[in-house]
Amino acid sequence: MSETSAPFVKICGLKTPRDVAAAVLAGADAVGFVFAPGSPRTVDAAAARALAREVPPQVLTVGVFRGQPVEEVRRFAEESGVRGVQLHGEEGPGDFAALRAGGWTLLRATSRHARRCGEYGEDLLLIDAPDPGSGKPWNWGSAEFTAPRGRWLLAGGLTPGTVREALLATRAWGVDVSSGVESERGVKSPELIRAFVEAARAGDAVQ
Ligand SMILES: O=C(O)c1ccccc1NCC(=O)[C@H](O)[C@H](O)COP(=O)(O)O
Repeated sequence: MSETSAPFVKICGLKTPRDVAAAVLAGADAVGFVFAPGSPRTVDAAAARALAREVPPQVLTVGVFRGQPVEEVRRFAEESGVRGVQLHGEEGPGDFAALRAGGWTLLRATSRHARRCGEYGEDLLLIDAPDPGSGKPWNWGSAEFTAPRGRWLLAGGLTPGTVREALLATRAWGVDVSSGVESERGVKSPELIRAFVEAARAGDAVQ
């Protein structure tokens, strides 16, 4: 994982070798493969395994889950060989503790208020829109939003045009995007991926 002061950037919902090449070339810190069923981005473990082989070791590969039993999460993560697990459900600290033994970097995604990263035993906290992967932004700019402490990623409707402003406004440690780097729903655009990473890093550190 990046230890630089530049914002951490995760590109989510990759499905093809072309998507992976674009994210790696753009300088992403992490890439996500969606294992949650019912998404236009869902891949199976074998497909993710083939894609993950194309990812250099400095880039974190993450399996994305929503409301799936811990045993299923473990099986997908083991079969695909991803190094990170991102949970979008109602999992509690016990679930994170159960997955800890697998050695994965654990990401907790929530749209609720969170005080700090690590409360549930996660390594990274993701503050997202209530409908993850929908591309709908939420009100991160409002006075009611209090940023958590520690390593947290902002997600939800970010685009190359909004990511820098969002980073400056929230002081997030990093960002995560899916819809905002697609030419149509479920289809990644190498140009938008490059533009997003460039915009996030323009001027580098925000903290
Ligand atoms: O991408 C999906 O369809 C998805 C389905 C179920 C759980 C999570 C999902 N995606 C997670 C992400 O892509 C990101 O973590 C984040 O929500 C950004 O989404 P977007 O608003 O599309 O940029």
